[in-house]
Amino acid sequence: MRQVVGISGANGRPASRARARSPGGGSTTSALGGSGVRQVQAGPSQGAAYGLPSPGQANRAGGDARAVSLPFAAGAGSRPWGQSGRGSALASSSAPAASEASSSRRSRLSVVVRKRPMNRREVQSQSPDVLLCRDSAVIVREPKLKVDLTKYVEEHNFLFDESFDETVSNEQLYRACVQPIIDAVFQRAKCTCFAYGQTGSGKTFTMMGPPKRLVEGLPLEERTPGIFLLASQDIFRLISSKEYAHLGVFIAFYEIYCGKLFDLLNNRQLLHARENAKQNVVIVGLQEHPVGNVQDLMEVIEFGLNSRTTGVTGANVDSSRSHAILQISLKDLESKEEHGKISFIDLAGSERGADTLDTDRQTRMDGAEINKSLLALKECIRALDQQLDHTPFRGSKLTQVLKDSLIDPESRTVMIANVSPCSISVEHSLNTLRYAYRVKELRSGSTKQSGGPAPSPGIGDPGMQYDQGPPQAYAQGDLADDVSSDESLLVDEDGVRDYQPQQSAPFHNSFSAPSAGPLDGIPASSSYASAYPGGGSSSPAEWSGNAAAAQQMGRSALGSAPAAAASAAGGMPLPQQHHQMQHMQQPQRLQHLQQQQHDAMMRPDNAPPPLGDLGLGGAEASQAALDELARQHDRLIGTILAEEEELITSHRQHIDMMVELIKEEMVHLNNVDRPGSDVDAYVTGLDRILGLKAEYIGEIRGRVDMFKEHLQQEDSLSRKFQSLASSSS
Ligand SMILES: Nc1ncnc2c1ncn2[C@@H]1O[C@H](COP(=O)(O)OP(=O)(O)OP(=O)(O)O)[C@@H](O)[C@H]1O
Repeated sequence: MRQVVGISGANGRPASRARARSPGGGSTTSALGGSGVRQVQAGPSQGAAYGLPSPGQANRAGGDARAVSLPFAAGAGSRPWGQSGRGSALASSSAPAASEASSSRRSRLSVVVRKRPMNRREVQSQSPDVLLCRDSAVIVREPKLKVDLTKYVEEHNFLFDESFDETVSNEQLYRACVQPIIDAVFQRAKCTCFAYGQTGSGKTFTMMGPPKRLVEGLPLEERTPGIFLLASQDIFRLISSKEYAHLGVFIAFYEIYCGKLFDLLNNRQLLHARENAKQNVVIVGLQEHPVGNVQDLMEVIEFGLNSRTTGVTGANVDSSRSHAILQISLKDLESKEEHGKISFIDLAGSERGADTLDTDRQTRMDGAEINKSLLALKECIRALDQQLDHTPFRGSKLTQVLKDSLIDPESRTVMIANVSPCSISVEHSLNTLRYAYRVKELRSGSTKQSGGPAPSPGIGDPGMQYDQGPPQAYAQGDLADDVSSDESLLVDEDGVRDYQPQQSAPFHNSFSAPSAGPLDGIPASSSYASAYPGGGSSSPAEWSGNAAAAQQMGRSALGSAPAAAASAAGGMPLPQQHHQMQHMQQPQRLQHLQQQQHDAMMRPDNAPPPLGDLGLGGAEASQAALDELARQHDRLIGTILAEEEELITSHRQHIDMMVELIKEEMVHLNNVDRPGSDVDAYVTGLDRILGLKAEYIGEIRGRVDMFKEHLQQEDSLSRKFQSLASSSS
């Protein structure tokens, strides 16, 4: 079994010394428990350390001073967690941001974006920085080429709860969006903080700070702390107070790779998640270690990270193919009862969905599993936030183990989407942003308007204005609700408004794949651009003539990211939905279809829609066929993963039972050798034992045959998909 990677970011990427020395954090006010209004001042520009100007500073009114709105925390006068007056709070910097923040407050979920600085390699390659973070807005300027090789820029605009540019330190990020959830943990909440993004986008830096080799030898105060350290400092600061003297800190660290759990603090022991009678998920065998101070805690984390790295070296896989979960629990020292808990999750690299096209089965299975888990995570967040009756926790190991944290009525979740700034990574960055946006948009209290409220002049560049084009964008997850509204289907599928730089020509509205991201997103060409006027519709000719683009748009689990769409296939459109589709532009029809497929994902019993019934032809038909194959593949991978686990368990049981039978045989043999032995008893006994052996072997043989058959099916399905994908491109 191949093992996984690490948060440790042992990726050998160059990092500037100047950055490493940057203390990363200007003056920050407040400690946990503070209240009222805070402002976080930007620290020394890390971007400058990379020899780059700081766009954040250049564009932001007031130079390097920046008001950071705290996604969860209440503004003055309101209570961040709805429970007590304790809690951190920052003021929103603008009215729309305030309204967005207030929608965040209603929600238990906060989604923020963090952009890392350009690295030396990117600077040397002279590839431009294409990403701009401004308060809650993220603007991506994607360089594109027309068929006639004319260059143009396609702009994608997203609104999140907050975005942090390359000038923002770990400490500022922490104070703004993670500290409040640490605070909540002390108020008995179970919280989760996800770091998500492409390999090399800064997840490890955010969680752990710069790589060890860069900070070794530096005095402590000059090291840039990561979120783990900052959180543990706050945890131990609070726990030393009288109020929490009865609590202790316990830490567990494990990872999920290909649907299996490994204990990073116990020699990579294989763990099993089981539901107990109360339907709580228990990770059987997971070791929790008591820690007494910050240093102990960091040492235990370091140990776990090394264990991950060892796994990597030994098995030659990289960290971005696993999810790593660091769990810090507060427990009553006497009763051992859990008081609160925070789980930090370093999610698998967002680009890994594309692994599902790999020729190696194990890699395909990793990719499919990652897709599945990220899709399930999104669905669970959606179901919980919208208080739906059913939350599909069993959709993946990731959601299964996070069940108790996500389901907790006081739970709070922060998702940090890490993105690389460089044009080289633009497609991956867009996928990350789309996934994060989808998570954000799914939550209750989100407006169905594109990308939330239109930004105030304070948010946009003075030289830019938001495009008034489409009257409304629709939130993908709300399609079913909105299906009767034609208007809602006319907008950019990012669910965000595009805005037009006044000076920039030609202007291209973007038409992006539907529910993108690693699951639903598109790895190679993430958005489908067309220079259509009016901002609302694309050119059908241009669209339908480009089978490759169409394929990219919808390629799913097998094919890559858009697993959501593809893997979700199943479920015919309702009659009125079908009717609605006739009036849509081609890409919208396809996206509409994909959305339906996506929505049907959690209804695996649904039969796939017969392609003919959908009235599809040409590119659409082959896309739908690809989607259907991908959906089948996803299911098959799920079956294979479950069967593999069952087979291994059965094999162990088989050996145990055989050992018991052999012992019995020995007893019979010993008895029959004695003078005056009962030969009838011997024969009867032997007959029974042989019968049982045959039965046990038959049972395990059946499992092995079935498993082999499914592996073969997976192989041929994958080949079929690849040949169909290449013939339609
Ligand atoms: N905000 C930042 N400021 C300065 N350097 C950064 C920042 N974010 C990332 N880096 C640097 O960029 C490089 C890549 O970051 P990092 O290793 O954290 O990425 P990652 O997403 O964790 O990658 P992987 O998934 O491969 O572990 C590292 O050298 C890191 O120190």
